[in-house]
Amino acid sequence: MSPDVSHPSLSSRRPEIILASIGFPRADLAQMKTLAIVNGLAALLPSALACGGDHSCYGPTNTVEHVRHVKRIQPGAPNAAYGPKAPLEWGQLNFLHTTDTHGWLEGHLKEQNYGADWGDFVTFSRRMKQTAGNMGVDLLLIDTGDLHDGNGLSDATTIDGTDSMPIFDGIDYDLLTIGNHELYISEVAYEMFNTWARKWGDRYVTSNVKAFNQTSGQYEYIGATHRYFTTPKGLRVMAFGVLFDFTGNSNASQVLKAAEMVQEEWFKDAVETCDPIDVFVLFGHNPVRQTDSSSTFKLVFDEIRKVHPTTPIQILGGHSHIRDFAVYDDNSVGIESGRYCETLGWMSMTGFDASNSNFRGVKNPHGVPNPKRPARPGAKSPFVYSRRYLDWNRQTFIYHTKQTEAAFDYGSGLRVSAEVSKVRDELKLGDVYGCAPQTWCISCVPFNDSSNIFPGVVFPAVSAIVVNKTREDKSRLIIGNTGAIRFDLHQGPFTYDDNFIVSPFRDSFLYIPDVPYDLAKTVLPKLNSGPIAKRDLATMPIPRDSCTDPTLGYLTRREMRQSHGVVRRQEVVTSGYVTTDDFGSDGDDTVHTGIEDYPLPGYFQAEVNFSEGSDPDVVDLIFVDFIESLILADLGGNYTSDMVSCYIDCDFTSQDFMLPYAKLAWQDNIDNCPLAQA
Ligand SMILES: Nc1ccn([C@@H]2O[C@H](COP(=O)(O)O)[C@@H](O)[C@H]2O)c(=O)n1
Repeated sequence: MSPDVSHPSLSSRRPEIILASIGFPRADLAQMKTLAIVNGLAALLPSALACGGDHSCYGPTNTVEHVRHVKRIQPGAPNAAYGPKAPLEWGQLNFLHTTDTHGWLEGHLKEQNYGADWGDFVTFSRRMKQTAGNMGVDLLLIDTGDLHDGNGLSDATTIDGTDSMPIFDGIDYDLLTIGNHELYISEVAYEMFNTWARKWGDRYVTSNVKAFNQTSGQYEYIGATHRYFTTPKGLRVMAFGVLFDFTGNSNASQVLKAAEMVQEEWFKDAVETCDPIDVFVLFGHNPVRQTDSSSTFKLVFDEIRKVHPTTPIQILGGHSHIRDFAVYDDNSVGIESGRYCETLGWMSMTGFDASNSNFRGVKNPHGVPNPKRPARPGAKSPFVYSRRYLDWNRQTFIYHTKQTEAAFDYGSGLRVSAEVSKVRDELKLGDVYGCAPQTWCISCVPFNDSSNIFPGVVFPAVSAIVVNKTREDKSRLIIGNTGAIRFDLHQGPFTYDDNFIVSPFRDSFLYIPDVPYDLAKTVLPKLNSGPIAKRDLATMPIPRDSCTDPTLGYLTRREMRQSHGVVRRQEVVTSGYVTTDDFGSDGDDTVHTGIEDYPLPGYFQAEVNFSEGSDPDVVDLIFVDFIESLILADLGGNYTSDMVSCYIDCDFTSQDFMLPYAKLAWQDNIDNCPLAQA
């Protein structure tokens, strides 16, 4: 049954919400109390709202008059307003790098500056390979994992990636490796093992990740342990693909810690091989910044250096979703290339000659600026480098291939763009369920600001939709990890795709009934004062001292980003990443104005059915299964997993609350829904 969105009380609340949008990003409504929003909306709910995880009761067929289809922007769409500042510096060995794409192969339909789709990238990468060939130099295409979780294209199918992986496969990568998001769900891990690893052969390098082979009954490497190959211009490359020490995987896989991996015989043999190596490529779903304590690159780097003191080691990383470039030593640098098809990383190097390599190409391609910086001032090394972070739009791609809009496309790219459109249509990702009256961001405003997505959207949404009808009158606390909310919600049509863009995970809502409130209210502060609650980061030490640092618990990777000067893109096309890295502040290919990036707590809590001025005696304590063990630990020994059950039904997950909320709260202007002003 559809929610009764014509409820008069709900309509009367609209002006507040609209006001907030006018004042974005810092409306006076910042003081609007979360509790008030939550209680207000909850009170308005018709009991019919508890759909119990049944998508059909929210389906567009119930509200045909409210559903229209958003056409894709690409190809041939209005493009980014600002373009690259200068041509790329091509060297003898060049890299194009993607990471943490998380299914965003359609590009960002609501942000022109990141509006290219995977088909545009297919054309771009092919043209760049041709350019490399024409110049007589090498170009390697590399991806460092996390292909799912964050977009409808990858997550709207029963098994993540069923429809997006064949599209992703349109790029002829030279090297690929695995991310943690390929390992949470067993079916996904098996797909990588049984389908994609076989297809990609020795180009898929998973040096420390194994999967359970259901036929042999053994854990076996998913891809190759390493890859030794020769580039078209003769460079002999040894490549390792190393995932950080991830512990949140299902039992379909095993992740060897880097410290164990370097003790493996195959690794020692590969490093100590008598075969000549001109350059190591150390790549992985692993941050390049050495001060990021989740990174294990330095450990592997040190092992290589014991045997090869000066051989270049080119590092390509990911996972922390930032633009970054780090110098490891005089002959080694590393790049990290952002996230979500916002960034394409570029790195180049020159310095190979007959004395130190088998390079048979052109030393300094004519007509283009060449890389000119040593790894660090005074470096004792023949190698010089460049790096650039390209914005993911057609203007960028057209500029760097010296094309025109009319001449740019290849048939191969257009076919992939058409496939993106076809899959979007089949999955109904463009179906509209509401009209978001403003933009709510994750971190461009403080956590308690009304334009922040948590108080602005997530708290009211879970309060309104995560409802067990048989217990709807009970007071309840709904606790979640902020890391589960993946992207800002942009003003404009709220599509089925946006459901996954905001909240992609299939984490079931669980609960413990009737927990004394005096105990239940201690859980959130405990969570937020402990190590950042991330299943995969359970072992990640936070690089701060909790005795001296009162912000501990509010420290996220975001703060680590800021600690080396990166400000994240959040909103309009002209603003965006402003990156400072080991080479300085000139890495962004398109110049942006920066955007604020406020810290987030690790966890959030919505309070529902609380009476004004008095605390309840007991509450239903509701949380997602992803954090069950942490909740039980914080409740103490009297609470065990047999007291936990599914709150609505076990199929009702984090993927299921945003869409019905959009239908409940955002029906105004649905047929004439304005996008955010660029
Ligand atoms: N089932 C899941 C899986 C992951 N998360 C959240 O995602 C974070 C990991 O994402 P990265 O892009 O940083 O690798 C993890 O720490 C959780 O916050 C989740 O909520 N549910």
